[in-house]
Amino acid sequence: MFQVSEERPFYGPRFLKSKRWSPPKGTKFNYRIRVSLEKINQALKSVKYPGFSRDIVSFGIVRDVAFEDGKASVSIAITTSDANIPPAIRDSVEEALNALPEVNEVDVSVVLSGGKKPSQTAGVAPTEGIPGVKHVIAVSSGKGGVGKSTFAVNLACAFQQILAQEGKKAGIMDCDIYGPSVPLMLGLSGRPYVEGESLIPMEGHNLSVMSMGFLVDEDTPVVWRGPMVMKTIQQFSQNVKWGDLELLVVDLPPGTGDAQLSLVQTIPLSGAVLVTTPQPAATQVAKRGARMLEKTNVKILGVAENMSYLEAPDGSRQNIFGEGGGTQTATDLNTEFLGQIPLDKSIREGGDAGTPIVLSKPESEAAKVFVSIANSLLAKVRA
Ligand SMILES: Nc1ncnc2c1ncn2[C@@H]1O[C@H](COP(=O)(O)OP(=O)(O)OP(=O)(O)O)[C@@H](O)[C@H]1O
Repeated sequence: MFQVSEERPFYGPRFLKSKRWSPPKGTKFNYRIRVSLEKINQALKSVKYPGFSRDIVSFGIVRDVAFEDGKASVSIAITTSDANIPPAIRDSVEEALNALPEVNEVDVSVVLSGGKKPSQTAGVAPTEGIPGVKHVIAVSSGKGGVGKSTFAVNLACAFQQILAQEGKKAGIMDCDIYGPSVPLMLGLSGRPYVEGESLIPMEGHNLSVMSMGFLVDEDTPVVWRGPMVMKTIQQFSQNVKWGDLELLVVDLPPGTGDAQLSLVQTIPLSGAVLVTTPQPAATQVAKRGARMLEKTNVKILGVAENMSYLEAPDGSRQNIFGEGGGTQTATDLNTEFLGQIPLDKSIREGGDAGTPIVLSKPESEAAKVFVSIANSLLAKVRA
């Protein structure tokens, strides 16, 4: 949240005029300080986060601003593994503030969220993650309705199966606040326990689960939800007692906007998986989403193609949504093609019944693909 430092009482021009009081010699009028702070705030709003059209104030990285004796001090806290970003922001802020006539001196401090100065950690990924959580994999799609949540839930179940053999645990964080379907797909309802200031995740099929679906009523207007995205992600990563998790799957909302930006600002991701269907409309949007993630230095771990084909009883395959979009996307993004998930009635039924196909039909082709994708991803994040 944007904060201004106001250590002195506020005496505005009207107050000064209305009182028969003259300030002691040398007193600095604080209304000037306030006006200047507002100008500084405006100037900061003109500074864009490198690579984005969004400004650093609405991005939530400006922590403190002070103005005294012509000196503007700004403190910025960011999470990035790109060593070029802190100096780029510092330079832009200095330039914007030096352009203000009342500012004689500018002091900008940029701190990585881990508390380290950027110069000490140049090129090193941020270390302050979610307490107890080792690897975080985001599932992203770009286009809605491609089966991203179905993929995320089945992937999380596949991870849980694999990790249970090592005595470890997986979880899923549902940030798809526009259509939080993860609780339904895992057969969960109700509200999570609150312990002090923390939320205790729900348990479904041995997964630790937190979803906006547990917290908002279904009839919460969609227009209220947009501004909630960033706050939700911050709270889900900072205020949820996840316990010891080897791996957390994050189901992002469709699109390439606030949630992704907020996520990369809040927690270091091990990487992201892109889900697409084979048709060009989905692959185009998926690629746009990937480029945005890459700009923030999130590693694209691979591309998975959902609804790839429908198998007829005679074993022949029909490419209902076209062909080749997943492999093409992976090639274009120079990343691995992870696999094809068929169009299968049991996937939809498993989701609706609260038991994902990985658990309800482990022998099915789809379940095997999910387990194989989970194994490759686990190997990648552990490498
Ligand atoms: N491979 C599949 N075979 C059959 N049905 C599927 C498959 N993948 C997803 N579905 C079904 O398609 C519908 C949409 O899936 P899902 O909700 O996972 O999509 P989404 O991309 O997360 O959607 P949104 O972006 O709108 O949240 C669901 O009813 C789901 O059960």
